[in-house]
Amino acid sequence: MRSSAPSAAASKADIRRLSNAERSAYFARREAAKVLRCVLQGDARRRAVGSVKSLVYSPSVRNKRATFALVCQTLKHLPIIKQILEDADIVNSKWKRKEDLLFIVTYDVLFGQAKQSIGDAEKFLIHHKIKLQSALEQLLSRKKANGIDELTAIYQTGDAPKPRYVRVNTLKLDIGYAMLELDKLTKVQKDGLLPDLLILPAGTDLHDHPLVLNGSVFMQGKASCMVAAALRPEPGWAVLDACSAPGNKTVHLAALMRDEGEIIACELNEQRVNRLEDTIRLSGASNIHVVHGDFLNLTPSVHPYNKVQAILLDPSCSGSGTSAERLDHLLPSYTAGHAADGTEIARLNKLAAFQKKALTHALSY
Ligand SMILES: C[S@@+](CC[C@H](N)C(=O)[O-])C[C@H]1O[C@@H](n2cnc3c(N)ncnc32)[C@H](O)[C@@H]1O
Repeated sequence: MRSSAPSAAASKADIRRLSNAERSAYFARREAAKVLRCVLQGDARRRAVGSVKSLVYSPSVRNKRATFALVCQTLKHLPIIKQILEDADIVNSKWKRKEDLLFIVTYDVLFGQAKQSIGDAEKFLIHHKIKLQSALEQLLSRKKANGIDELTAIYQTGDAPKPRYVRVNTLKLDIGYAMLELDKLTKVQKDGLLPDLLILPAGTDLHDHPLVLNGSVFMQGKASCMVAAALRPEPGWAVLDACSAPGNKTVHLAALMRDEGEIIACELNEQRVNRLEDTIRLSGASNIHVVHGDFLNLTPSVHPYNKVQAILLDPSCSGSGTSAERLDHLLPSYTAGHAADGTEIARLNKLAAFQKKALTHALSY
């Protein structure tokens, strides 16, 4: 039997009565629900709009830290949350349409901090808290789990967390100085292979750090940094970055070239051209010329392409190698059978065909 619960959206007056912390938690839950909807829809269609991180760190999300934590924790507990909601039998068709908010608030009511009864989802779930807790108790006993961590582990297929890599933008900052600054926050080590790469403990959150915000350091993984380093461009070279947005490797090239010579950064997707231009501005590089177009249509014999000495080709890929960084292991589709899915195979074949074309074109220079 489903029982009804009081249901009213929070009025402005209700929200004004909240303390600052409560208000910020209320809005973080709504921002997290929007991100979760995007992530789950993309995952269901196998067409991600962006990773959890890129969605949370978009300019429209105000309370990034709380939103990120809520999305990650909700995804981590999602199979459990779904099971509890089903067992408690409280979700009617109205709430099915707002499932994302329901998932976030259920996480916060059961395992987090949601105590206030402002907001329709909060009111609804706090009203049913006893039923939810009882469904959780029964689930723990059914799965023979000694607590929520054990239950999560039973449901999870996670990867071990990777350290946080940070590339020092040597156009703006000296490596030693970057180490001193970051050392104030946490333990910092130099990477053994790449001199401009620093290693910080897994989970270090640097998104709001001044060095990141002013482009002195870039949060860039080691594999990504290896590419420009392997090319070893010299100052003064003409280099073509064939598929360049969001531009992390482009600006790494610029740093290795000490902002001398020329980098042509080609990008097909208009929105991503904007991101590329933002990255370039942030890096302070002045030797990058952006071309909005299809790399496959650039003619090697025509100026300025006829003077290109090296090409960095990083075409669109499956993203499977960065799944842990993108937090894909938290998504429902991240299962062992994932690769066998028909849509996935078609997507991979299409990507492979493009990569072959792009490589053949690059080799024609
Ligand atoms: C893997 S991403 C590049 C990441 C980038 N190198 C970096 O490190 O920040 C591939 C990019 O290639 C772009 N792209 C795909 N097809 C393209 C084409 N035919 N010509 C130019 N760019 C293309 C995509 O829009 C995407 O932005």
